[in-house]
Amino acid sequence: MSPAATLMANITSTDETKESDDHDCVASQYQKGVKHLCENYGISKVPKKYVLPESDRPNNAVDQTLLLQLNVITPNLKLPIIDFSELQGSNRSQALKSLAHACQEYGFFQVVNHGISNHVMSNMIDVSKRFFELPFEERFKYMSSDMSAVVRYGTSFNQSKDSVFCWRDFLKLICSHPLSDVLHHWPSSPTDMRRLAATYAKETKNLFLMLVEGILESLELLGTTGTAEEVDELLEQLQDGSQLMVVNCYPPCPEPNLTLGMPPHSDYGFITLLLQDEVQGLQIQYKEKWVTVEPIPNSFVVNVGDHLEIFSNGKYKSVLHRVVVNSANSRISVASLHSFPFNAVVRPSPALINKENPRRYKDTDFASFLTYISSCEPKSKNFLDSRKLL
Ligand SMILES: O=C(O)CCC(=O)C(=O)O
Ligand SMILES: [Fe+2]
Repeated sequence: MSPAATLMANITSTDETKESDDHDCVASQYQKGVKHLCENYGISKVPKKYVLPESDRPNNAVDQTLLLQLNVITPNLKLPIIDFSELQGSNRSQALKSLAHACQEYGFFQVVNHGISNHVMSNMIDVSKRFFELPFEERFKYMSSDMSAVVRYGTSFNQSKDSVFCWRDFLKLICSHPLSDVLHHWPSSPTDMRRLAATYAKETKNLFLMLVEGILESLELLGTTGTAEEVDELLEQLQDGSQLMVVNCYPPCPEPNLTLGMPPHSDYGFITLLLQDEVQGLQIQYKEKWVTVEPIPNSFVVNVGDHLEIFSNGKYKSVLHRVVVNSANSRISVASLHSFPFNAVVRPSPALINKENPRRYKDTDFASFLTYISSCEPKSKNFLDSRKLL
């Protein structure tokens, strides 16, 4: 049977014939991504490769309506909103309190009035959409299994390890310091991609640095005697730190209740700045329930990453989040993950360790994270759990 025929048999037939799922030819089709699958096979059912065990599936729409009526689940979640202009202005002390509360209670917040123009944000979404609309051969040029490649196109979460695939294709761009060192590796098509993505990367880096000052102050590390040197060193490290932009594309899915765009995970960096289009899909774990984050136009969703959890000695937690897909719309998001330089040691701040709050995490670095994710199927917060002392 040709790969196309095998795939169609697999999608449309009974469970027994679905066992042929592992057929090499079919498996290689899945490796090419969800967009490729949809564009070439007119998918009307989710192939078995993407079907999650029942316990891992998102609640189906019928359940949701019923549970909402019964008041058992919260509808969409309005994340705490941080008005960046207040953080930089006369209302800073109040804004810092809100920031501390958001990081402690939710691990997530949305930033408005951040100073990055709507134009820069909409250009980034627009050029990302155009990248994923390119012919497959053009996108395929950047497909690589090398986790440290400057540019990497791929699919699912960790496509060489995932037993069940996610309904997601991505483009990862490493943003080094200075950007000119890597820019020529970034996709040359669409022709304005490098220019628009570089502008976006620089502006998010600046915003990240200003947010970090706020976060350090909210941890009461700024302006405290004895910590000035530590804070200066930290800010310097972050200034030269790592930045990874992940452009996610979630094509419409014929059976969205069977699969996920991204499985539950936490982000490994210090913080992530997430830009999403108007299509909702991000869910965070809040009070042991999955709740959908309502997108606010022109805002960023910001979340605490594993490195900030370690640095804050557990005061701020990196929170599990996942992405649900839908049958009507394609969705684009751009996650900008910021952290320390790749070779830096990440450890709890000495100022946040004391008798009542002993050191909770071992030292770590990016290299051990990369080794970890290359060696096992990433699940939830496994990596961070492996760094815990208590
Ligand atoms: O697409 C989203 O909303 C979230 C993406 C995400 O969690 C990530 O890229 O780490
Ligand atoms: Fe994430």
